[in-house]
Amino acid sequence: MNKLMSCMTCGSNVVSLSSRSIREIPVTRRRISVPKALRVTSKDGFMWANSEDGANSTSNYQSLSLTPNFILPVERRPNLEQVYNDGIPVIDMGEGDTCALIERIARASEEYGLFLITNHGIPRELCESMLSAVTNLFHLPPQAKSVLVSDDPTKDVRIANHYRKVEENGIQQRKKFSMWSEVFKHPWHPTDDGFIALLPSEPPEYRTVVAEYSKQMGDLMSQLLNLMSRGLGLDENHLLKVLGRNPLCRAQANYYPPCSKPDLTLGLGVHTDRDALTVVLPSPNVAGLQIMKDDKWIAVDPVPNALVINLGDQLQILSNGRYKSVVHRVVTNEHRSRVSLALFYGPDKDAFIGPVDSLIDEQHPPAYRHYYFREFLEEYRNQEGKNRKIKEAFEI
Ligand SMILES: O=C(O)CCC(=O)C(=O)O
Ligand SMILES: [Fe+2]
Repeated sequence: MNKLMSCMTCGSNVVSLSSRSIREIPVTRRRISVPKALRVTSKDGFMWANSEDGANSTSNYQSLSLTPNFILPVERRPNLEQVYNDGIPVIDMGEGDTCALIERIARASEEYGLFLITNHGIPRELCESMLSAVTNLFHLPPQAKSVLVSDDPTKDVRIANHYRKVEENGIQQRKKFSMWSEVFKHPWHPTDDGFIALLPSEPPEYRTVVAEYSKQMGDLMSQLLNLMSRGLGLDENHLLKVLGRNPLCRAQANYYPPCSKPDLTLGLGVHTDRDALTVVLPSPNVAGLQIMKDDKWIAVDPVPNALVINLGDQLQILSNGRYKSVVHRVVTNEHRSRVSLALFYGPDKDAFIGPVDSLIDEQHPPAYRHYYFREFLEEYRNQEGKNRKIKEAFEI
């Protein structure tokens, strides 16, 4: 079993792999490494995305300096000494007994809002190629990358840098803090590959790999949503039907460069996912994702060939609070970069969302009002840059 260890110097999380795990992933490790020649050209996107200060003057991701815009106020910094690393459910999807599988998924969705799945049917080679394409995208030469960099939230395909605006004691104006990551956002779709034409032609493999990955991920998400429906005592296709015929499908690739001071910043700030379901494909050997449970931060250790299943706000609302939309963050690593690809599956903009009737009774009154999903998106946009609390705006 992999072990999460704290780095002696800074307390950052480093995953130590057992000899068995190392033998299991040699191809992955080889394929996601990027030639040095590409690596040295790549910091500019990171710099442009944080161009307010423009203070990063070093020449690659490996040696980016932690300029003041990344240093979070003390109360927002991760306390890396107080992170636990046990209990995250790992569910074998190849489990023969469907009832047992439904039960396990329901329990993990209720208690954690996040679990790992193994034997999920997405070929290991496809996952490796996907992560490799993501890594290559973030290491594109500046000319190719610059056209993708944008802070315009209405652009569907772009490289950006997440930030938080924090009100400082007594100071009215909010100060902007950047996250130690770059993200590449684009649409995806399980059955209609029209989105592929919107994607950059570099790196050349990105389009073909993501087309295949999306198809297979669509099947997996349908399977998960069906099992989750049954776990709530609903018809198998209930959740998929409520989410609608034109689901909002967004992808976000994340790149977290090594960071000299992981205790001062975050790769991604504390958040819940806005949509219904997220499947994250993470780097196989670098920890970073952490979830909040019972007021404690728990590290989600990488497990070989596992995918991370993350329940979003819409599932919490539809299930009337029975399933949890997991609060999570990503911490940085002093020595290793990390990549991940999150595929989000959200409702049709016209879907009418609210607690399912059969989950409401005297003991469980409706916790949220009904809304059209486009209202939720509007609220999401209004809370841009803040510590988003969107579903709270729909609480009864
Ligand atoms: O990098 C990760 O493991 C998680 C990414 C994430 O939370 C997100 O993209 O919303
Ligand atoms: Fe997330």
